[in-house]
Amino acid sequence: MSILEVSHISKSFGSKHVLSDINLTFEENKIYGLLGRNGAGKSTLLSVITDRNFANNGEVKIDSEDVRDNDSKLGMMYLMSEVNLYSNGSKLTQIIKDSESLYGGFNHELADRLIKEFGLDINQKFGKLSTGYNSIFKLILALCLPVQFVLLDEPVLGLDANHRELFYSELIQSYSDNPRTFIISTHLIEEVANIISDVIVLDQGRVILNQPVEDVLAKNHSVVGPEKDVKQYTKGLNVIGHDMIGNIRANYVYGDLDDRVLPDTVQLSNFDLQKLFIFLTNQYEGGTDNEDK
Ligand SMILES: Nc1ncnc2c1ncn2[C@@H]1O[C@H](COP(=O)(O)OP(=O)(O)OP(=O)(O)O)[C@@H](O)[C@H]1O
Repeated sequence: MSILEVSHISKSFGSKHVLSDINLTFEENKIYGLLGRNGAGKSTLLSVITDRNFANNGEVKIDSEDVRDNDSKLGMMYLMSEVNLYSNGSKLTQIIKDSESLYGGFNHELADRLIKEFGLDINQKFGKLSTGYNSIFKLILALCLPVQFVLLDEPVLGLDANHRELFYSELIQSYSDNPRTFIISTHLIEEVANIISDVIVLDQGRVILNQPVEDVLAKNHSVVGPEKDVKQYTKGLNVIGHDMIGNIRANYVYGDLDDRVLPDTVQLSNFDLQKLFIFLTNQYEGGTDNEDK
């Protein structure tokens, strides 16, 4: 049972604070969605976790051991990202061989199937791959190397819709055949919403949400009805956004509803992860729709 712990990580580039006191625990066999707007610090965090980038403060540990310069712990993680670790002149078959010896194993059976399903020409050189196939090749490495922690930074970059669907279904299959921990950084929230078990939202270098998806969704309430009734019903609740269509108002509440009585004119339902993300990271100061306060 391995646990990855990120404690008090801060990172600046010059005077720009990119990560501020990040504390996260990644448990065994969970699939985490790492969400955040452009520039929120997701890639920087993943590169710090895998020791490709140095933090100014804090530490990253696997099973209580610092991962920095620690080959046995670093060998438990694979980061698939836009940054290319492989030289353009290397053949894909050679990269697989080198990775296999570096990580001490490779699931050739799965790789052969994925290569066929995605239509990847394995005899090419890395530098000749199109953007989509560059991602596909790195995804195959990520799924086939024997690591406990698979970190995917924008994994479906450049993949067409068919290949994205294929990837998500292969990810679920691979996870159920061989449960391990995945951290998936993505902007395609709707596409991963049914795959991830936990959601982490970074906003300007800080963690603003870190919860099981189930718990998050249970706290998302949309309250729809005549404006006056909706405002009255949601008074004092954590309203994080609203919409108006004519006289009908939707207030979006994040949090528990107390036992207040729901008027007949007002309807309650749940809203999705993407809408929550937009409200939490949008213009509402501190995630609260101040107009309703
Ligand atoms: N090597 C670097 N030197 C200077 N600034 C950097 C460097 N790497 C990242 N940054 C800055 O750090 C901030 C966070 O970047 P990062 O790539 O981690 O964000 P992100 O959440 O992954 O964004 P995106 O979703 O757009 O890929 C950005 O403002 C970026 O310009």
